[in-house]
Amino acid sequence: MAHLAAGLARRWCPSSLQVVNFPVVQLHVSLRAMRASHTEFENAMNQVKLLKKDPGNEVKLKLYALYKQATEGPCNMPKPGVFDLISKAKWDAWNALGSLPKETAKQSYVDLVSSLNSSSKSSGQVEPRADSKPPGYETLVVTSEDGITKIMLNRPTKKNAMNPQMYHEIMLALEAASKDESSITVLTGSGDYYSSGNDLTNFTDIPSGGVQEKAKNGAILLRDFVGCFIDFPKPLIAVVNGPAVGIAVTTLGLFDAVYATDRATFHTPFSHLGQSPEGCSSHTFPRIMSPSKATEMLIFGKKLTAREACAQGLVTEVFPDSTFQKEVWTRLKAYAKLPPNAMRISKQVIRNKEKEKLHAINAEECSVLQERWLSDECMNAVVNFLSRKAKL
Ligand SMILES: CCCC/C=C/CC(=O)SCCNC(=O)CCNC(=O)[C@H](O)C(C)(C)COP(=O)(O)OP(=O)(O)OC[C@H]1O[C@@H](n2cnc3c(N)ncnc32)[C@H](O)[C@@H]1OP(=O)(O)O
Repeated sequence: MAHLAAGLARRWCPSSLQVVNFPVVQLHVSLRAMRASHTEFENAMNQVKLLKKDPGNEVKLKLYALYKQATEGPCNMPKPGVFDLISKAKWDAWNALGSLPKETAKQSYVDLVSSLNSSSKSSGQVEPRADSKPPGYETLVVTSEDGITKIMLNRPTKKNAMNPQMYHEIMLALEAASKDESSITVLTGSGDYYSSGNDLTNFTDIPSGGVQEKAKNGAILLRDFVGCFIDFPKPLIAVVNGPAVGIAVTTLGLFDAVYATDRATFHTPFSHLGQSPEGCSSHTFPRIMSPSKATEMLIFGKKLTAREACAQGLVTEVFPDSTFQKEVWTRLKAYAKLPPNAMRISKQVIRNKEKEKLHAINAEECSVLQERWLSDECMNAVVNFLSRKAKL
C-alpha cells in the first residue's frame, strides 16, 4: 500500500486545471453562472495543493475521481491491468461515479475540499490522520448493513427540508448505493418528519447573475436530482417516517415501494406556492391515482393522510406508528436476502420502458418550474412563509 500512497502522492492531484474552452454562449448570464462555479472549482483545486498534510488515500482517490468526472464526464479510460495498482485504483474511483453529471461532480469536489479545510481549521489546525476515513455527509446519515443501504435525511430541526447541499449529497449517496454491495436502498428521514420538501430559504441567496441565474441553476439541480431517481438501478424503498411535503412526495412515484407510518401525511401545495408539479408527478400521479385524484393533490393542494395515500396507490402499505420501524425493517431485511441480480434485472424489466419518457417529462417540468420561480405568485408565497413567524 505504501507504493500506492507514494504513487498517488505523485500523480493524484492533477498538475494543472485543463483550460476548458466554454462554447460561445448567447446568454451572458449563463456564462457568468458557469464562470462562478468554474471559479469556485479552480479555487478548490488550489486549496487542495495547500493542504498541509496528505488527507489519506481514500480522500485523494475521491478528489481525483470527482476532478475527472467534473472535467471529462464519465470514465473514458480503458481499464488498466490488474498489476498496475495505482492506475487501477484511480480508474476504479473514477468509474464508480458512473453517469454523475459534471456540475454535480464539480460541486461535490468543492464541498469535499471545503470540508477538508473546515475540518483542519475547526480542529485547531489538527490535520486529519493519514488513514482517517474520508469526511461523511453533512445532511445525511448513510449506513449499509444486512444488504440494505439506508440514506437518512438528517436536518430534523428543519423538518429535513432539502437545501442544495442535501440535494447534492442525496445524488452522491444514490450513486454510491447503486454500486455498493447492498441489494436494496432505502430513503427515510430522521426526527418527526420524512421531509418538508424544498428548503424555501433556497430562494433567498440570490447570486450575482440575479434571480434568472438562480432559477436556471435550480432547474439544472432539480433535473439532475430527479434524474438520479429515474435511473436508480436497484429496488428503491421509501420508509416514510412522518409528514412529507412537495418534492419529498412527488418523487415517491419513482420509488419501487413506499411504506408509511399512520402518522404520515402527503402534501403538494404547489399552487399555494405559485409553483407547479415536479419529480415526474405530472405523469406518475395521474397514472397511479387517476387524473382527478392527481388534480386534487397537485393543483388544489389536498393533503392526504397515510391511509388515503395508500388507497390512492401512492403508498404501498401503512403501519401503526408504534410498530412501524420494527415491522418495516424486518420485512426489508428479508427482501434484502433475495438474489440481488434478479431483483435488479426485474426492476429494469418493469421500469426501463418508461425511462426515456420520464427524463423528457422531468425536463419539461423543470423548464416550467424555472419560469414559475420567477413569478410574483411564487415570490409572494415564499416571502409569506419566511415572514410568517414575524407575524405571530
Ligand atoms: C432546487 C429544487 C427545487 C425543488 C422544488 C420543490 C418544490 C417543493 O418542495 S414545494 C414544498 C416546499 N415546502 C413547504 O412549503 C413546507 C414549508 N414548511 C411548512 O409549511 C412548515 O414548516 C411545516 C408544515 C413543514 C412544519 O410546520 P411546524 O409548525 O410543525 O414546524 P415549523 O416551526 O414551521 O418548522 C420547524 C423549522 O423548520 C423550518 N422549515 C420547515 N420546513 C421548511 C422548508 N421547507 N423550508 C425552509 N425551512 C423549513 C421552519 O422554518 C422552522 O425553522 P425555525 O425553527 O428556524 O423557525
